[in-house]
Amino acid sequence: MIEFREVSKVYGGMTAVDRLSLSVPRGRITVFVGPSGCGKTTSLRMVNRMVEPTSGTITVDGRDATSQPAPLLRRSMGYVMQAAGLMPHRTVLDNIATVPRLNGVSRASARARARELLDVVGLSADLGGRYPAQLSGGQQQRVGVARALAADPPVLLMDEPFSAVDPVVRHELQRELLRLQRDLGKTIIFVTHDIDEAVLLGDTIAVFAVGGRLAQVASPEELLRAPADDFVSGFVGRDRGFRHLGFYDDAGLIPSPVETLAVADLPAARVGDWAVVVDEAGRPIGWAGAAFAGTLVSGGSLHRAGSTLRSALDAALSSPSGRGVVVDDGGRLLGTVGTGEVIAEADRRRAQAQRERSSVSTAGTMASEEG
Ligand SMILES: Nc1ncnc2c1ncn2[C@@H]1O[C@H](COP(=O)(O)OP(=O)(O)OP(=O)(O)O)[C@@H](O)[C@H]1O
Repeated sequence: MIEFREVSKVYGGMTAVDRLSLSVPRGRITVFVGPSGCGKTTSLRMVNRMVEPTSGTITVDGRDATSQPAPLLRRSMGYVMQAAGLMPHRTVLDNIATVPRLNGVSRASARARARELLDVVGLSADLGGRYPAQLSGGQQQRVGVARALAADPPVLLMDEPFSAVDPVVRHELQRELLRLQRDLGKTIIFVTHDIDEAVLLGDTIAVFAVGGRLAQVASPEELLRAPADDFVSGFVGRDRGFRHLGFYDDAGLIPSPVETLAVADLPAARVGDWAVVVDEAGRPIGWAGAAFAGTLVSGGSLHRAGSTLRSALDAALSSPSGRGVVVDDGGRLLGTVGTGEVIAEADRRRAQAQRERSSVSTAGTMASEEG
């Protein structure tokens, strides 16, 4: 959908973006990630010509971005920035309606569409008449997203849109964006300096290095498994091996039965080693241990069956008994898993993935030899 070809931007002798060549696929989220000052924002802004490249070309849907007037190009793409960038003297509805109004849509229909969009981004209709300063940071960001979606553009450019809100709201906004994207299928370029955000949101991740150099383009899974160089492996972080477990589901992990204890029986109970204390619905609420007669020992994180090996390992490591508690979708106890079983399953899956990759590359070699 968007193609950078040998694109550079030089400011007075300083290279902000260095011969960037990159394809941004249609209908997917491509994340630009990297440390501060490495040219992510500049690269993003060259797409809608808020910044003009010094050299190279950018095509959008096959058309050279310079072939149409910059203001028109800009209006054809949604743009969301840090701290939302809302106009303070306009109401929420009028902020959202801005681009449709510029495109000639009547005030009444632009506002009607704006009202629908409030709902799409999870805001209640009565916020429409407020001014940006009367909203929380998270609400302002949602309005920013609604405004970018108002003209239904195929492309969304998002520049650190969630970096000004606290971590809890940020996580909510990230989840919301993924939910929206499942319905909308926009072509999104998302800039962040947070590798966890990149891994969560990106279908493809482009890692930028200092000097505006593109260091690697890969899927999140590949980036954590096989960073291209020392810079990338340093940037993706030391616990990348652990985070990589987030890409394996727990299909091969069988929870073992565990002794249980009803919460009412806890005071008088004699527990052999460890037992899971459950409520009337069979949901775990903690542990009873031989060394902690009559008291409820708080449990670790719970592993929901069907989620990832990362969550299973975390449940086992954070459990006072060393056994991770596995629950079903309703939060009811299914059994437990130990760290050893999770690691063994991770090893098995890694070996399997390696075999699959090597058979794909062998098939590729054979095909090219035959060809
Ligand atoms: N208008 C400008 N004039 C001069 N230099 C600029 C201009 N805009 C950006 N730069 C420089 O270009 C380099 C890349 O900036 P850019 O904003 O693209 O980086 P970034 O990766 O988005 O950083 P951050 O994560 O801090 O936003 C920086 O060294 C910056 O100082």
